[in-house]
Amino acid sequence: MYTTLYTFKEKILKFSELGLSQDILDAIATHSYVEATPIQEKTIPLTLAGRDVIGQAQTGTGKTAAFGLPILENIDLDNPNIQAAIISPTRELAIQTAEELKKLGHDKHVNVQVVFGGSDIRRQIQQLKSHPQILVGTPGRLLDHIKRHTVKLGDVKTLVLDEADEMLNMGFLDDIEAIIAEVPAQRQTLLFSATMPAAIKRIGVQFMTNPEHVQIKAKQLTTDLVEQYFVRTRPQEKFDTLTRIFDVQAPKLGIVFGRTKRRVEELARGLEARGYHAAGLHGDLTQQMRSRVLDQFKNHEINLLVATDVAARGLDVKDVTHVYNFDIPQDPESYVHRIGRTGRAGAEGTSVTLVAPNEMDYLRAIEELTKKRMEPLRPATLQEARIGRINTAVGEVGKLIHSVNTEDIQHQTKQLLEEYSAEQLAAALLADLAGLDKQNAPVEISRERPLPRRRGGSSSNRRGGGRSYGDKRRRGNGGGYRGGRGGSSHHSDRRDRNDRGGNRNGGYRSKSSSHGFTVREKG
Ligand SMILES: Nc1ncnc2c1ncn2[C@@H]1O[C@H](COP(=O)(O)OP(=O)(O)OP(=O)(O)O)[C@@H](O)[C@H]1O
Repeated sequence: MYTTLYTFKEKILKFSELGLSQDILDAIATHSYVEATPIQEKTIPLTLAGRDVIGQAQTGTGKTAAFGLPILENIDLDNPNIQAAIISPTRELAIQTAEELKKLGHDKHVNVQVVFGGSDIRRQIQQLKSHPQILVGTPGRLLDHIKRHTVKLGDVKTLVLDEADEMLNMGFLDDIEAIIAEVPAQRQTLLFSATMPAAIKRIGVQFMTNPEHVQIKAKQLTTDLVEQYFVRTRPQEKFDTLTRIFDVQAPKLGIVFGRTKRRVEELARGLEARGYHAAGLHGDLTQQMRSRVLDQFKNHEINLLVATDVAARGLDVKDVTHVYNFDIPQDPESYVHRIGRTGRAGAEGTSVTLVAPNEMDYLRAIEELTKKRMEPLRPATLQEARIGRINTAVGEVGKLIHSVNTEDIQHQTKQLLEEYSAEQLAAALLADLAGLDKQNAPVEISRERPLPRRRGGSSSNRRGGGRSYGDKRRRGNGGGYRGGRGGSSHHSDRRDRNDRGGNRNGGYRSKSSSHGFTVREKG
């Protein structure tokens, strides 16, 4: 097997130079993509030529289209059978991938369908009767359909394991082997992920024929568009630490990762109690609920999504500004995927990881994998948090004034102005908008079992001090943004993860970047 490392300094090709046909190029154009990203540029010609490919590139760099476009290109419209199967680790990712392929295959009239657990199988069986040519699915449900003979994979030419390292992990391997047994041996196999540990790659290669490993080389494994911070904090202080950071950074759209489902539930409830717009996403919720929460997040009805690792891989929600690890992830790869929910398609992001003193070895293990040091961030004080809340409220006043119809309340308005000064009224409004009464609402978060000690490291007292919030070194707002207030799951959740459910100049290419995004301006 060849592994080819690409560093991107050279000119990136346009999609039209990659051997794609006009109807696929038209669909790409309506997506506002101008140039291929490096992973697309390097893997599309190989895949079109029928090669088996392992595609590895940073999160948010367009791996879905990298495997999706050549699949769409090779679909024979005269063949009504499933010609490509894409396996995703979570329901949400399966749905998202199917949506993207539907859009890209729209002009060619390719029939794309998705099957996933937790939703009515009879309805899926009905939909499958329309003869999809591409099927996206989570492993458990896909196997279920295979056993019921409602899905036949005998005509499959291309099999994709998206988030391949996750799919080849212990929790999924049996299902994957069972699915592969249904696919012709003469097939193309594609493995894509941002991370590919060597041991897992060895398993994957066994399912492939003479694969080419295309690795888009970057200085670091995590996307360089994300400013990464850590805060050292004692377990019992984590929740206060987190909410004070929110008050100072005021994330517009943030994802908070917790280690377990219980944790996620408690965090979501605790955040609501402190006045943020938050909701939880984990494998114990009904699929209907999961979809609703994700939709609320996408529509900005909530601005904090609290989730287990069910949301760590692949989810592409536009404009996520912040990722918070309430619990440091146990495996370093999980960190890469979690923080990769921000800093996508050329946008910038910020991540903050809370670390208990006895977890510092986990932090070091992450840094070893990512080849990037996280910056220490000092916990915000109560007073800084209070000021943060008020500043955010000041920003909301203008919006409120423009949205209120004052005509029928003029009389009462005048009465208030006779009774109180304008300053008093403004102060009351600000205190209310800032939810100052909720800032310290009592919240109990249960203690989780501490992570086992990592071998080969000491939890030394490293890198004290920390970036402070008054410090204007970055973006003029002390390690964060302003805006509204708004785990690795246990093994059982992993099954249920049967579920997976650019650059700094605003979306334009920077020559040395490994993202290589050029997006046509809209409007
Ligand atoms: N050539 C392109 N130009 C501009 N935007 C693109 C291009 N290709 C993909 N995108 C957009 O970039 C975003 C990220 O793409 P995608 O979700 O495929 O990333 P990924 O590499 O699979 O990430 P992850 O590792 O997190 O799964 C999507 O919104 C997608 O529409």
